[in-house]
Amino acid sequence: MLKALREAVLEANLELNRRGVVIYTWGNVSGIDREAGLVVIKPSGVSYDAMCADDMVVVNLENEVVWGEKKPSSDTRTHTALYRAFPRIGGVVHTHSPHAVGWAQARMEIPCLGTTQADYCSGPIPCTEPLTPEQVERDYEGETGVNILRAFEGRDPMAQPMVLLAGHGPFAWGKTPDDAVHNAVVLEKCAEMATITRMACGGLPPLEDYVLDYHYQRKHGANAWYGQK
Ligand SMILES: O=C(CO)[C@@H](O)[C@@H](O)COP(=O)(O)O
Repeated sequence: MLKALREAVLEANLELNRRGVVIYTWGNVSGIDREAGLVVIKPSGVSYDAMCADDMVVVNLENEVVWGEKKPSSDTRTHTALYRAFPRIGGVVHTHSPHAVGWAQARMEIPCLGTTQADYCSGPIPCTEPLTPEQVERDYEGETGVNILRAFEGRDPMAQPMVLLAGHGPFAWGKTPDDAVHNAVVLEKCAEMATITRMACGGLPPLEDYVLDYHYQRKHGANAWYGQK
């Protein structure tokens, strides 16, 4: 079932490892077949170097396993919450990349300090509110998705395709699993650059709005021209 998507999701998971944003069994990538309403996700607790396409797990948007021998990622319910809420995304990634985790543990959004972030985000990289004891008691994985969606009320998820889970780590998404991995790697780089900026000047001087807008629009706007467009 969904062999091509399972192979694409496997490759995207292996790319996380190749890019150094996960180690051991940390992190996970999924992809969705919108027509079938099915999500392919990494199996839980399986080392990347032991993973194959037949290990991928297929779930529906109600988190029921419909294909696969293994248990799906422990973050499955967060992935499916994002697919249900953000209809234009085709891939979701979660990592424990160190600089992004550092900002998530600080419970701080990453302001847009430079053009590198502006090329990918139309503003800051948001951080969610911490989970409450009631939320953890009620449904940890489900409520994690609730807090991400709360952080995106009034925001365009395609214009800021990444978020920090307070006290935990980053999630990123995109049009495909590969696109989501790209955004997760960029998020880690932006977190690293913001950390260096803060060390260099002791502050977080925001990029000028007009420069931010120029950079974001030239890649993502209605008249985008960046690259070979
Ligand atoms: O942080 C978490 C769990 O929330 C994950 O990144 C990590 O433990 C990987 O879990 P899975 O192997 O995908 O179940």
